[in-house]
Amino acid sequence: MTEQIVQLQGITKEFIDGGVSHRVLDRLDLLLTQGDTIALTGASGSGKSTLLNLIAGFERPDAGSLSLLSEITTSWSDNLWSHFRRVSLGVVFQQFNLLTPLNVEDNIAFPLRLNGLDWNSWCDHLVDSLGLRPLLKRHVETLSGGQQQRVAIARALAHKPRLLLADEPTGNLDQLASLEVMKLLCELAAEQDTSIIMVTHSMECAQFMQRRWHLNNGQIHE
Ligand SMILES: Nc1ncnc2c1ncn2[C@@H]1O[C@H](COP(=O)(O)OP(=O)(O)OP(=O)(O)O)[C@@H](O)[C@H]1O
Repeated sequence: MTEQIVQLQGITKEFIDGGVSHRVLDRLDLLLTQGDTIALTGASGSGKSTLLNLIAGFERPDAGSLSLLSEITTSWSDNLWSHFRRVSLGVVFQQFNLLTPLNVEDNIAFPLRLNGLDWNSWCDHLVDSLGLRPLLKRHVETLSGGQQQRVAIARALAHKPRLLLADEPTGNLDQLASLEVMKLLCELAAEQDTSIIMVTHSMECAQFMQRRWHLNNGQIHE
């Protein structure tokens, strides 16, 4: 049976700005099942990052219910949210957000250590597929943007998460590096049936995903 990875029902999120309430997500419904890959588009300020932050548990909805891996999260404690993020979630950011005191190998091993896991054949496969083998002992701040984003992808997938959230993962890369990063990201995620929600402003990058969600006026249009 295909598993439900993310389900939002009637999700509303408002922020107070200058004493005025501003509704960013408006009774939003959506369903993401195992292996689904989504390009999330929408104008600046339409709520894309807010949606990712809700799914990662960094924001709480004002109304509605959010289920992750078929469990309703409404009563999850901070510990359960941390467990979900550590075990089931991988994240890739525009700014790479690598651990700069560490080398490439230690960055990739970081989520494994958090989960009490050792380096394994999947990590070797990630490293080889992403062309990182010659760079393993290099400090990440000495790498190019494209190389750093490939490390970020390996780190995000090392613990075989069920869901990958990517916020403009190619926003800092030139066109050639963007396309290469997108291709590798999709291929490697597909190998573990990892679902992806990727925020992008690039139609070229959106083409790599199976589905499109466009966020407008607090609603998703597919
Ligand atoms: N913590 C917050 N407090 C107040 N307002 C917020 C907060 N977070 C987001 N907002 C507001 O919510 C709206 C949506 O912001 P969000 O960052 O989700 O948009 P976005 O679609 O990701 O934009 P961009 O493409 O520019 O990154 C914006 O008007 C923003 O100012």
